[in-house]
Amino acid sequence: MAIAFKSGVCFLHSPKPQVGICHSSPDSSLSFKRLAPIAALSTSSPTLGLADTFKELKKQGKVAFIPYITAGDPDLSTTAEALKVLDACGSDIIELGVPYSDPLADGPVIQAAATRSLEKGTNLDNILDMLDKVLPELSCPVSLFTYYNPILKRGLGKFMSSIRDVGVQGLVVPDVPLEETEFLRKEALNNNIELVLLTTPTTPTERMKRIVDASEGFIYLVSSIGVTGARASVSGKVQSLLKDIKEATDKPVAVGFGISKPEHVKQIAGWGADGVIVGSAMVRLLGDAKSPTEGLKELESLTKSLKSALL
Ligand SMILES: O=P(O)(O)OC[C@@H](O)[C@@H](O)c1c[nH]c2ccccc12
Repeated sequence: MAIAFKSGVCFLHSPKPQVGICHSSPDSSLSFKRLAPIAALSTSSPTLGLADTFKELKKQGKVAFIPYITAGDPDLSTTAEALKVLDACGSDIIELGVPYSDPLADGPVIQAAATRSLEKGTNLDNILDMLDKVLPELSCPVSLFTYYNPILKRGLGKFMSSIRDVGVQGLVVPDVPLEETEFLRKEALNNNIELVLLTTPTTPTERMKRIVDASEGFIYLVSSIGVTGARASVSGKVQSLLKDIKEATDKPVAVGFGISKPEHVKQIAGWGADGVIVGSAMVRLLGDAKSPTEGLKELESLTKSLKSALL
């Protein structure tokens, strides 16, 4: 494992830090950061893609930690810092949400974050401007998360090329019907974007198999019916849903919805998930904090506690 030093910050050329402290705040540089794996440096993007990230982790017998945050809440400069904190604290993939006025699949926490962000003037253009600056500093891939309407408004091809140009690797669109993913999937493949599809506890088996076949990067297994939001416990149904999906594919499966505690993370990893996605619990910290610095510190400690449940 080569060690390179740059401006006093220790970089580890390894897919994941062996042991690291992820102190960070807007007014100080990261005390620990990892660079992308050497293998990834040969690709057009400085980081591995989604599927390759899962492959690396599988080789190490590890489960991916995947946080979600809403871009622009409380503001875009804090989002930029949050991405660095999440990366430095060992996130394996980051889901970044584009705020939308009618987030039908979201619970109150993410809905409120989207409203605050839109009121601050956040839009796809200033999100991409921010990502253009920040993504080269990250060692984990970022997957954009948006509802279908903003994509249609911009045009599928233009949308895909503009997110690819800034280094986004993946895309999750929760409200695109499977029947319409064909066009989206084609444009995504043309732009080397991995389009992640979602399956739910109520998805019929045949439909689940079609979703699984069409999904790139990983499969998003929604753990429970209803909207996003931290739950007291994880549904035991996830275990059998994971088993069914894994009988249908060897693609990685990440579980999201309701996960907010280390015991949730451990349980899902123990059931054989390849990744765990945590959103509302993260978004709440940034939205409720008295200041961006406080929010980032809270984000750091929650990320470390959830990530350590996977080690
Ligand atoms: O917030 P939760 O319960 O931790 O769920 C993950 C989630 O936030 C993220 O993946 C997500 C945000 N908005 C969504 C809409 C649909 C499906 C998933 C999502």
